[in-house]
Amino acid sequence: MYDGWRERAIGWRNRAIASPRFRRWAQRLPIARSVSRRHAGRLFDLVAGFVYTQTLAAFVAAQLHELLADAPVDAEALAEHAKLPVGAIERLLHAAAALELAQPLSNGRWTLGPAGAALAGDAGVQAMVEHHALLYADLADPLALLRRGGGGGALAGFWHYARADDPTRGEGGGYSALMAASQPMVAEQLLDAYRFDRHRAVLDVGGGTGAFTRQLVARHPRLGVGVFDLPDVAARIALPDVATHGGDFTRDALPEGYDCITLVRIVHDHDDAVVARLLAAAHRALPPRGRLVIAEPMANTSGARAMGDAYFGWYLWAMGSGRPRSREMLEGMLCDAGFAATQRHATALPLIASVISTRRE
Ligand SMILES: C[S@@+](CC[C@H](N)C(=O)[O-])C[C@H]1O[C@@H](n2cnc3c(N)ncnc32)[C@H](O)[C@@H]1O
Repeated sequence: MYDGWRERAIGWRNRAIASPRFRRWAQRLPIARSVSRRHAGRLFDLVAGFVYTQTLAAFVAAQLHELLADAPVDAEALAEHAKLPVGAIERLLHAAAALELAQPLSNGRWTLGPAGAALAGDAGVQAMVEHHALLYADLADPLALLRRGGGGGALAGFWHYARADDPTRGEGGGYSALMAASQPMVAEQLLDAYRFDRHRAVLDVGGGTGAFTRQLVARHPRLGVGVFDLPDVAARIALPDVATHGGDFTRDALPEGYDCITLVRIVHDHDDAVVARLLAAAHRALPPRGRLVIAEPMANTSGARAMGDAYFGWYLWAMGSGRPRSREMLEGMLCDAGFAATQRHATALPLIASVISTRRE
C-alpha cells in the first residue's frame, strides 16, 4: 500500500516538474521559486558537468594549482608558463574562477579560489584528476561502453589485475603510485573510525606498496604489520618493519598469525565470486575473535550516493571488474563467509570511505 502511494506521489511530482505551466507558476512564488532554481541548477550542472571536469583537467595540466599556490601571478606570466596565448589562459582562468578554482585580484593578478586551495594541498586529488583522462576516453561513447559489458578500454589497460588472464598482472607501477598518492585521505578516515590499538598484528590484504601500513604504524607504533599483494607489487615494499607476503588472493591462502585483516579499497574492485573466495580465505586465516575490516566508498550511502553508485558504478564497469556494494550487500556476503555480526564505524567523509568490521566467532 505504501509503495502504491509513493509511486503515485512520484508520478505527480514528475508531471509537475515537466510541465512548463507549473514551472512558470512556481517561479512566481518566493518559496517555490527557490526550489525550482535549485532543480534547474542541478539539471544544468548535470548537462554541463563534463565541461567543469575538463576545466579542472586543464587547470591541473597547466599546473595552475602549483603556479598560483605561493603568491598571486598575472595572466601574462601564467600564459608564458603554460605555453598558451594570453587570451586562452584568460578564458581558462575565468572558467576556473566560476568554479572556485581560481580567484581574480586587483591589477590583473590571480590567486587560488577555495576549491583550488584544497586541490593544491592534496596530491591524491591531483593524481586522480590526471588519471581521469583514461576514464574520460572510455566514457566518450557511454552506450558502447555499457554494450561491450565493461572493460576493453583505456582504464582496463591501466588496471592489469582486473583481468586474471593478463600476463603483465601485478606489474602495477602505474596504479601503485596512483593508489599511494590517494591513500592518505582514505587512511585518515579509517584510522579515525576504527580502533586498531585493540589488536596485536594487522595484515593489509591488497596493501600495494605499503602506503596504509606506513600510516598505521605511525599511529600505532607497537602493532605488528604485514602486507599481502601480488608478488611483483609486494616485492617493491621497502619498509623495514613490515612483513611482506606475495600471493594471489584468487588462488592462494592468506597468511596466518594476524588478529586483524584489512581490505582497503579492495572488495569493490572484484566480482562476487572473487569476493566470496577472498572473504572465506580471510575467515580461515583469522584466529577466533580475529576481526576483518573493510574500508571503501559504498553504494547507497547517505550523502555520498553519487560517488558510490554513479562514479564508482561507471569507474568499475570501465575497469572491467567489481561493483560498488552497499553495507547491506557486504554484510550478507560476510555472513555467507561465516563471519558473525557486522559493526558499522562512522567516518567523517563517507564520500571517501565507509568502514565496517566483523568478527570470526
Ligand atoms: C585499488 S588497489 C588498493 C591498494 C591499497 N589497499 C589502497 O587503498 O591504496 C588494489 C590492490 O589490490 C592488489 N590486488 C589486486 N588483485 C589481487 C590479487 N588477486 N591478489 C593479491 N593482491 C591483489 C593490487 O595489486 C593493488 O595493490
